[in-house]
Amino acid sequence: MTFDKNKIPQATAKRLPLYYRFIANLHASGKQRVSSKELSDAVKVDSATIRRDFSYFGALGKKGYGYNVNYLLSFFRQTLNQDEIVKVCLIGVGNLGTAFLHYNFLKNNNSKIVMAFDIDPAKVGTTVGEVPVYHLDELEKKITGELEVAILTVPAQVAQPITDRLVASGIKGILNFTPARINVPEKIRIHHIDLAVELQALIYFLKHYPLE
Ligand SMILES: NC(=O)c1ccc[n+]([C@@H]2O[C@H](COP(=O)([O-])OP(=O)(O)OC[C@H]3O[C@@H](n4cnc5c(N)ncnc54)[C@H](O)[C@@H]3O)[C@@H](O)[C@H]2O)c1
Repeated sequence: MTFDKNKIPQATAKRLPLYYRFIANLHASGKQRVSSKELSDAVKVDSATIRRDFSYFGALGKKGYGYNVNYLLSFFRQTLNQDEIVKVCLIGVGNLGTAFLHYNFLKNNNSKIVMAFDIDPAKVGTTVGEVPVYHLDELEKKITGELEVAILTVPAQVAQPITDRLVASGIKGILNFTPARINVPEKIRIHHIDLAVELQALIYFLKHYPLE
């Protein structure tokens, strides 16, 4: 199973977890093969895109046969490091942060929030959804080499200084839910998830590109 990770386009790479979830369910239900049409209906990606995506990782479906579920599953496991749990920390145990701690990405996923930080005395020292909440003052002490990913759910105005501290502590990737546009050094990957922007985009598309 050889492929060049660098050759997979980012748009394809982003769809991998989606494919993985569906293939893992198929495997669990004992299915041996799947067609691009079935995949397409389940994950809502058109079958031409699926065929192109799969061609990047050498999974060439045969006409009338489809794709081998076992092959795909082991490919996705390996590529997404599903056998290794990635530890994540979360900063800001408010409305959004609390919801994430309860959810904790465990179902069909390879990541787990292992610690959280806040400054509210009512929250520090508690556990939320089994995750311990520490004071932000302890950030540098608690974040050790094996923690490389952080989720940011603090008020926008404190996002930048907290990010600077996360970067200085060795965090390599940040999922930013605050509306703040944060600056990070080039070697740090930051993904912004702005729900207000997503909602506006959806409404815009509904209005200007109706599906029927
Ligand atoms: N709630 C939502 O549905 C929602 C949706 C989209 C985006 N957001 C964004 O996510 C962020 C959090 O939203 P929320 O609704 O959970 O807010 P919230 O006020 O409920 O929670 C913020 C938490 O951050 C903590 N905090 C404040 N300053 C801190 C600091 N310096 N260090 C560590 N913790 C600190 C607070 O004590 C609180 O627990 C905001 O930036 C908000 O704009 C929220």
